[in-house]
Amino acid sequence: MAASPLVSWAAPESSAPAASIPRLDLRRLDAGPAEREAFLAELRDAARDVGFFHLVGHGIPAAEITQVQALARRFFALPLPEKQAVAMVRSPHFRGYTAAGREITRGAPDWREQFDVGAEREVLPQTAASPPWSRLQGPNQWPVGLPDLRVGLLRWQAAVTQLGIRLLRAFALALGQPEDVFAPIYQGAPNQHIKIIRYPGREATQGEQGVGAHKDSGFLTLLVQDGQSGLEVEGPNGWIAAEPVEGSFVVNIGELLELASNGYLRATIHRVVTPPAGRDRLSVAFFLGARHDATVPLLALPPDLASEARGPASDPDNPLFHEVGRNYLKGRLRSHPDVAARFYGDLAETAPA
Ligand SMILES: O=C(O)CCC(=O)C(=O)O
Ligand SMILES: [Fe+2]
Repeated sequence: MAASPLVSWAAPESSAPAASIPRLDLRRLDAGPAEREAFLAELRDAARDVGFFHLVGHGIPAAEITQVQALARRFFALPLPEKQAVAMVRSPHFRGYTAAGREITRGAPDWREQFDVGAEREVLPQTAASPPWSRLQGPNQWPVGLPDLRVGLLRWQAAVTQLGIRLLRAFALALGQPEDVFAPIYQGAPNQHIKIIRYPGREATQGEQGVGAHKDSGFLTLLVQDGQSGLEVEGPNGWIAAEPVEGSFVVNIGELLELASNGYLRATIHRVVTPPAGRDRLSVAFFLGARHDATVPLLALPPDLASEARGPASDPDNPLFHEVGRNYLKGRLRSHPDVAARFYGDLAETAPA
């Protein structure tokens, strides 16, 4: 079967196509050898069939989830000038606030406002020989009127990084690899990208694209959504709703795992549809990626898995790069043309088409 570049979902021949998002309980990973094996098999199937799952039993207390959601609400409730004072267009590191309609996916505006935070690291010295992705590293911007945000989001970043790495180690086992096979490409400086997001209701937007169809670029995304639906995942017969499950994370596979597994796992395409008039939707996304200076290895899969690997998707509109920094920067430049023009205008990638 010829793979179509945009409809990249393909079910393994042996199993029926999934029509809903599976639910996995992480406590089974530490519940003895038999439970562990069963969990790893389910993890592998969920990640391969649909590429998305609801994670429960993850160990992050409900109170911490509620707290980070409340903080995000407080940020979005700040007066617009306070949010504009930390606008992303001021940051070569793609950190800060983006107003609804300013971010672009598949050439169209996304009707969501958002605030992006990364790891707090020093700016890297720049020379003529520095790779462009080295400009991504640097400080965050923080609103002066909400000092709790810095404390709360950096604490959240540490907690979800730990959870993400635990899951990544489980994925390594599920792919027949040593548990720490990915450590050499994330240790020391994993890419830790938080995005708090508010999708205004239809009365306040000029369309229904909350965020357009896309793949995430990292290893894994761990996302908390509130009670408002809208997240949809590409399935074999159309879009599957990822309905909210209280206390859970929505987890999905990013391009790095697709590349490393030679397409055995797929970074599933997903989107968010704008909420109905009078409602809004809040989500807190965390994208766990590798170090910018790393190269994604091609894992030697066991023969039974290797025979089912489909190769990474070849979408001319979204080439996947094994060089981590290059792959990540690709997505950032495309989503934020204003930042691209201001700080990356010297790159061929940002030249007007
Ligand atoms: O808000 C959501 O539920 C999904 C967000 C998303 O897919 C993204 O920001 O990459
Ligand atoms: Fe996404």
